[in-house]
Formats: sequence, C-alpha cells, structure tokens
Amino acid sequence: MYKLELNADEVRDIERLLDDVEGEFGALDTEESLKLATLHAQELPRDVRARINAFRLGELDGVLVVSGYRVDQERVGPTPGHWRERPEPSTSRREELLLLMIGSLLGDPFAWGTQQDGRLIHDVLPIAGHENEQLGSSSEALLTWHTEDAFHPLRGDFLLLGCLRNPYGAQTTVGYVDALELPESVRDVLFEPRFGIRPDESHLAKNNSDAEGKAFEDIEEMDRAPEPIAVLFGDRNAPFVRADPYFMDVAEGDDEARSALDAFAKAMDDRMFDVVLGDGDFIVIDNYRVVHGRKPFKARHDGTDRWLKRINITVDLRKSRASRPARDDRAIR
Ligand SMILES: NC(=[NH2+])NCCC[C@H](N)C(=O)O
Ligand SMILES: O=C(O)CCC(=O)C(=O)O
Ligand SMILES: [Fe+2]
Repeated sequence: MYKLELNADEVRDIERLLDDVEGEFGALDTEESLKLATLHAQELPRDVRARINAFRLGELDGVLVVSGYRVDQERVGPTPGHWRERPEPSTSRREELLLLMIGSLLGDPFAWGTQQDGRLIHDVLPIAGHENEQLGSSSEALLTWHTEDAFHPLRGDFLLLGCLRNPYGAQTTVGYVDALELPESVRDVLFEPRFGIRPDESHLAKNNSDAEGKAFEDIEEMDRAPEPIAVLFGDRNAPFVRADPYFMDVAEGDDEARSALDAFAKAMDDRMFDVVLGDGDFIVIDNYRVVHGRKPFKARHDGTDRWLKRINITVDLRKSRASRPARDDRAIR
C-alpha cells in the first residue's frame, strides 16, 4: 500500500483550489461538471498529480491512500440513514468535488443505471435493515472481498473512496493478486473461462427506486446465466483479477475449476489486510490488481455512523458507449 501524506502546503493549496472553483460548478453529476473537474484537477499540487499518475500507470502497488485533507464535520452534518436520504444540496460538495478531481486524473468517472438510482457519486453508509446483507450498506456481516462489479464486462478500472467519517474505525480489507503463490496447475485453470459471476445485490431491482427498463432485464439475465469468464487474465506472472467468490460458481461437474477457485480464495483470504480509513482519507483501489471488502462493525443509526463517498473510474469511456444512451450520459444502462 502506498501512503501519500499531504503536507501543510499541499492541504492549504487544495483548500484554496476548492474555495476558488466550487462556485463554478452546478450539479456535480453532469457532463459540464466532469469536464470542469478534469481541468481543475490539473491545478492540484504537482506531487499529488505525479503520484496519482504513477499509480495509474501501475508503478505503485495497487492501493493508494491520500491523507491529510480535513473534513469540516459541522458542515457535513449527520450521516443519513440511507443513500437516498443524503442532504440536498449536498453538505459534502467539496469532498465530492475533490473525489471527482482525483478520479479524473485516473480516467473518467462513470455510473451504473442499476446502482443507487444511477447516481454518479455513491454514498456508502450503514442502512438499518441491511446489517447482514452482502452490500456496502451492511454492517454486522463481513463484506466478503471482491472485484468491484466483478460480474460486469464494463466494470471500472479504479475504485475511489473518500471517507467523511469513520468514528469506530471500521476496517476496509484489501488483497493483492500479485502476492499470491499459486501452483502452476491452479494458475492454468484460473486463466480459463470456467467461472460464472452473478450480479451482486446492489444492482438488483429491489435496491433501486425505479427498476424499469432494459438495464435491469440485462442484470436479471446475467443472474440467470452468468457468462463463463477467467478469474486471472493478462500477464501470467503478474495477472489481473476478476473475482467475487460469494457470487461465483463453476459449471456442474467441473471439479477442477471448483478446486482452483477454492485454492485461489483460500490463498487470498490468507493475504488480506486491513486499512482503516480516517476522516478525510481518500483511497484509490486498482480494480484489476486488488480485491477489497470490509470487516463487520456495529452501526449506530443515529447520524454519527461511518460515511464514505464512492466513484467508479474507467480508463476507456468509449468501450461502454453502446451501453450508454447518449455520448454525454455517464450511466451504463
Ligand atoms: N462480495 C460482495 N459482497 N460483493 C458485493 C459488494 C457490494 C457492492 N459493491 C455494493 O455496492 O453494495
Ligand atoms: O466500506 C468499505 O470499506 C468498502 C465498501 C465496498 O467495498 C462496497 O460497497 O463495495
Ligand atoms: Fe466494493
């Protein structure tokens, strides 16, 4: 894990930049704002841009934590009880803007029409009633490690989380695929398209307000008949990963694939480590090289809970063009 601790000058420069440009932005989830964020990202401190660029190019190890930014807890106000109930206008607009600027140094932020009502910027917070789900909004359950949106061919290259607060130090977990020592025979099987990944529940109709349309039908189809994919791909000696074992299966009778997946999951389980995000920490996860999850915690549901902001980043927006209704629509539907 690479830790970038902002120094006092950098923090001050970032604060000034936010002060200067915030007023130029209307709603953040528009093409206009995304273009502006891309331009203003070039005014972030040089060393920050250099590290993020090195990360993008794969020079760093797949997890980057940027810390030192201060969150004004008063201004942000109470953690909402549901992502649907986040304050409008947003009380954490500055942090959302910074998230978009960091994201735009890595690629282009995009949304899912089937997740959190198609919003570009997600709220990750514990929801009463979701305690034991395999959702980002769970709390008492271990959120098992995964590639973000592993089931989808258009999943993001990078995942970016910004922590507004985490008063009880709930632990995010991360694991590197390149650290795994796997027998050659297991590696061979993992490189073959013998694994199905079903959509996680955040994309299901029941977790969205308006679940009409083709996108939800596509999700249902992926649930019914997941396409066989490879868990490992790219360079044999430093592979990329695509996995979410909780939602995975192999073809009936393919015991070889089953045991390769088990061996892989066991090896990763043994190598996962914790990262506690503190107030104002931003974590960038390389969604091709690193899997992540979250340890159980006890939610309070009283406005003081952990609250993260999340965006997905793609390095190639045009590969999803056919799945977005218009060139300037960032949601895959
Ligand atoms: N193994 C898992 N639990 N996978 C699903 C991850 C949660 C999902 N990304 C969400 O936003 O809620
Ligand atoms: O809460 C976290 O630290 C991670 C959440 C997550 O992985 C998710 O919502 O997919
Ligand atoms: Fe996740």
